[in-house]
Amino acid sequence: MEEYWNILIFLFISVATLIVFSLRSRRWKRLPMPPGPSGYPIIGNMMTMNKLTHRHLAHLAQRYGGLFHLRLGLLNVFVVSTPDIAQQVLQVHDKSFANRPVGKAMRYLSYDRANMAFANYGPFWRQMRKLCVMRVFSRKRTESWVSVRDEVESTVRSVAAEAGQSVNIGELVFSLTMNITFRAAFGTTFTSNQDRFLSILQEFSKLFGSFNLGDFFPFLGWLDLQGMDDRLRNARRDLDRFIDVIIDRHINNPKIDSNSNSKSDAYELDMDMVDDMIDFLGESTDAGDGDNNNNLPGPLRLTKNNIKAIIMDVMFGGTETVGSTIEWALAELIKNPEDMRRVQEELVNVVGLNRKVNESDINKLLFFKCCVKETLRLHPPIPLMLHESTKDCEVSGYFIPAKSRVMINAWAIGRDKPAWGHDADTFRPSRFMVDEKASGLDFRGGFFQFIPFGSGRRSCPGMQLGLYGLEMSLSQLLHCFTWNLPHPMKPSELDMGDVFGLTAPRAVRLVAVPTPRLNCSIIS
Ligand code: HEM
Repeated sequence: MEEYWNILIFLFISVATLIVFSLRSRRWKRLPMPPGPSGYPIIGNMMTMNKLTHRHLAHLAQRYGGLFHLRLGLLNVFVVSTPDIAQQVLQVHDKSFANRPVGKAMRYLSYDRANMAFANYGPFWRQMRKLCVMRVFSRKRTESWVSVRDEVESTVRSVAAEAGQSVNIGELVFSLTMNITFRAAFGTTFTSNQDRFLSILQEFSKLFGSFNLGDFFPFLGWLDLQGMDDRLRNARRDLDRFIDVIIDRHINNPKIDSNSNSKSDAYELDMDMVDDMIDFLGESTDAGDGDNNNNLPGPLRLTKNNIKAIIMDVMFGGTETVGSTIEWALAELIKNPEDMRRVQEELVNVVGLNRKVNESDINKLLFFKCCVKETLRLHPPIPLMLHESTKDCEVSGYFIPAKSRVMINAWAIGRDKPAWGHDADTFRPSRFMVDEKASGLDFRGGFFQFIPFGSGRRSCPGMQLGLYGLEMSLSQLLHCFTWNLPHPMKPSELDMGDVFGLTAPRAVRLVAVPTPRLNCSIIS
C-alpha cells in the first residue's frame, strides 16, 4: 500500500514539473541560463543539496564561473561568486533582487514575514527598516551601547579570574554577545530567563535549517512528510509565552518620568528595544507583509507579532555574527604571532599599560582596525546572502527568472584572487594599509570585493551596533591579556575549519590560556 502511494506521488510530481517547465521554457528561449552542474530530471541538483556550503559553491564557481545555475526541484538557484557580478545584482539591478526567499519554517516562525529580515521589499519593509535604523538599532539609543560596555567589562573580569587556565573562547564570546543583545532588547530586568530563551533560539535555528519538500515543490506544500508542523507550532508557542510576558510588562510599566509625563533623559538612558517599539503599537494592518499586504496607507503601526519578529531579527542577526568574528580574529592572531605582536604593541602605544581601552581609543588603533577587516574578509559571518528576484531580469547576458533564489557568496568574493592577489587565502591585515587595491576599502558596501555587511537595500542595518560590540570586545581582550595555546599545541596546529549554518563559526572551538598584561587592576 505504501509503495502504491509513493509511485502515485512520484507520478504526480513528474507531470506537474513537466507542465510548469514547458510553460516557462517559452520565455527562457530569449536568453541563455547561466551554466551549472547538470542535474537529474525533476529533482535537478537536489541530490547534492547537503553539499551546498559556501566552500563547495566557491569550488563550483571555479568551474562554472562567477554566475552559475542550479535547479533544486522547481526552484531556480543562481550563485554569485565574483565582485563584478555581485555589483550587477546588488547595485545595477538592486531593486530586482531586493526580496528574500522564505521557506515554510521561516515564514511561520517570523509570523508570516512580520519582521524586517524576511519582509518583501516594499512600503512595509521600508518603514520597518526606517524604524530600526533611526531608533531601534540607532547610535542615539544609549542602552545598547551601555550594555556593550558593561558586558565587556564583566567578561574581562571573568577571564581575569581564570588567568593561567584554558578558557573556551567560543563559549565565552557567545555568552558575551548573547548577553549584549538580550539586554539591549529586553533591558536588565529579565536576564534570569536567558537559558529558556536560548533553548527557544536553538529550536528556531534547527527549524530554519531543516529540509522541507514543499519549499522545492510548492504544490506539495500541504503535505507534512517530515512532521514539521507540530514542531513549528510548538516553537512559536514557546516564543509567544516567553516574549508576550515581557511585552506586557513593558506596556504596563512605561518608562515615563511621572513628574513631566514625558521621557526624561534619565529614562531615555534606560530604554530598551521593546520600549522603543511599543511606542508604535496600535491597531494595524496585521503583522506580516505576507506577499500582498504591502500597501501601508499611513504611518507604521506595529502589532505584538511585529515586535516579537524584530526581536528575533536582532537575536539572530546580532549574536552569532559578532561572537564568531571575535573568535575568528583571536584564532587568526594566535596563529599569526607577528600580527599579534604588532596589534598588542599598537595597543601599548595608543592606550598604555596603565588603563583599559576606551571608546575614544578605537579610531586611533589603525592596525587593529585592519585586523578586524581582514577577519571579516576571510570569515564573513554570513557567508551566503540570500536574495530573491522580484521579476524576470538579465544579468551579464544571462536570464534570471522572477522568484529565483540568488545566493551571493561573500566568502568566495572575499577570497577572489583577481581582486585580492595570489595570497587571497592568507591572513595579512597589513594589506588594508599598504596594498593599493585594499587600503581605501570600508564596510559600507561600495566596494564589491569586500561585502561582509552586504551592500545596497538589504545590507545590514545593525552594522554600527555590530562593529561597536566587536571592536570594544576584541580590543579589550587583546589589550588586557596575552593569549597562548594550551601546552603543547603550536599555532601552526590550530584547526581553521568552519561549519556551515545560518553563520559559519569555527568547527572546533578556540581554547586559549590568558595571562593579564596591564599594570593596573583589571577588576575595577
Ligand atoms: C559583525 C556583525 C554583523 C555582520 C557581519 C552582519 C552582516 C549582515 C549581512 C551580510 C546581512 C545580509 C545582507 C544582504 O542580504 O544583502 C545582514 C542583514 C541583517 N542584519 Fe546584520 N550583521 C551583523 C550584525 C548585526 C546586528 C548587531 C544586528 C541587529 C542589531 C543585525 C541585524 C540585521 C538585520 C535585521 C538584517 C536584515 C536586513 C534586511 O533584510 O533588510 N546585524 N547582516
